[in-house]
Amino acid sequence: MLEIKLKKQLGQLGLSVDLKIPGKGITGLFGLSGSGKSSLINLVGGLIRPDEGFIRLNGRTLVDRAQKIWLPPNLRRMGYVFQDARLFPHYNVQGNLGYGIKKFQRAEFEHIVELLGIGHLLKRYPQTLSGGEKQRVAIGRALLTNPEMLLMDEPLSALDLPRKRELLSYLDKLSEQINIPILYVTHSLDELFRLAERVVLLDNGKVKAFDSLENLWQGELLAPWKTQSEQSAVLSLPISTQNIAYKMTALQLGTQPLWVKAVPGEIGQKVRIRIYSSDVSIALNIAEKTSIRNILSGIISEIKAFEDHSEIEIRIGEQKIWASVSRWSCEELGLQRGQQIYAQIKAVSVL
Ligand SMILES: Nc1ncnc2c1ncn2[C@@H]1O[C@H](COP(=O)(O)OP(=O)(O)OP(=O)(O)O)[C@@H](O)[C@H]1O
Repeated sequence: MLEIKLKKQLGQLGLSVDLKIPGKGITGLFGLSGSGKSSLINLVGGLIRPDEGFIRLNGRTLVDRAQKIWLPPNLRRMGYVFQDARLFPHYNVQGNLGYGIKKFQRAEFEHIVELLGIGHLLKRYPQTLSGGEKQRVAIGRALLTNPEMLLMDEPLSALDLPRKRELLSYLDKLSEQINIPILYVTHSLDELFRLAERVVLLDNGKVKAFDSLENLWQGELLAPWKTQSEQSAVLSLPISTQNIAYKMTALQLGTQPLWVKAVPGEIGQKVRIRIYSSDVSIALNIAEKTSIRNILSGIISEIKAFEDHSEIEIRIGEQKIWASVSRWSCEELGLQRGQQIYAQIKAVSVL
């Protein structure tokens, strides 16, 4: 666990944070530009000193102003990955990874090199690598310091979209295979959806929320980042059935199955999905012959009327999804709160 309780004045910004971050999975640090995300990660990494308070990692004090304890960055056992890879230009990849300089377990070195797909790059120099390749080397270098935690400050932001996607898939693998908690600063909701288990929402130096992404997405705090066309539900649902013949997976939504394209995984394993309101329509009766696989019974829990359409919140078990319905259809069907309806779900994206 990472315990942070500190204050730091940075120009006009008063950073004041009291957090206990679990020692596993990826925690996203999210917030507007200038809210203090990078400063917080720099305080954890030891690049800045707090004015008061302490930081402890797995019970080990990294800094404590009252007790006059200060561990410099190199003794904190934190792996750091910045926006730019910051590799040494005069070393090849192998040298940048510290090979031949530090002592590694050979198996560990090979595992990390394989995980990040950089085996074929070992003899190359940084100036011959793409941005994504450089970042993979930087991540490898951080992991090979045997850290207790990985700090990543917008590691994808300097990359173009194809490289972002490529690196994201490596980060996915990393979080599954390497048992090191990651504190991940990002501006991007897409990255949060894809990677973060939980999110610290920073606002003007203060923690406005610390919750699972699913809970945060359901509330109002992320409203400034949502556009109307992006009205969607983000759910984390357990796998209930694997249909191998049709390459489909059923997730448990309340007591009903929600079918998605095959997702590898054990029964009970949770899968994060996103359902856009524009992919959900409403019927009062269950259609007999339809190609739509997912028709789920639910109750209307809220109706938000806009000029030309309504966003209908539907409760299914404990979960909520949204349907976008034209005003005309809304009136014709006489939709109202508390009504039992059928949600016809045309598409589900697995995140
Ligand atoms: N050493 C400093 N002296 C004065 N002000 C500082 C100092 N370091 C940071 N700040 C200010 O603190 C605020 C928070 O900066 P920080 O880089 O932590 O924000 P951020 O949320 O990471 O922003 P971005 O998303 O733009 O990277 C900014 O307004 C910045 O100008």
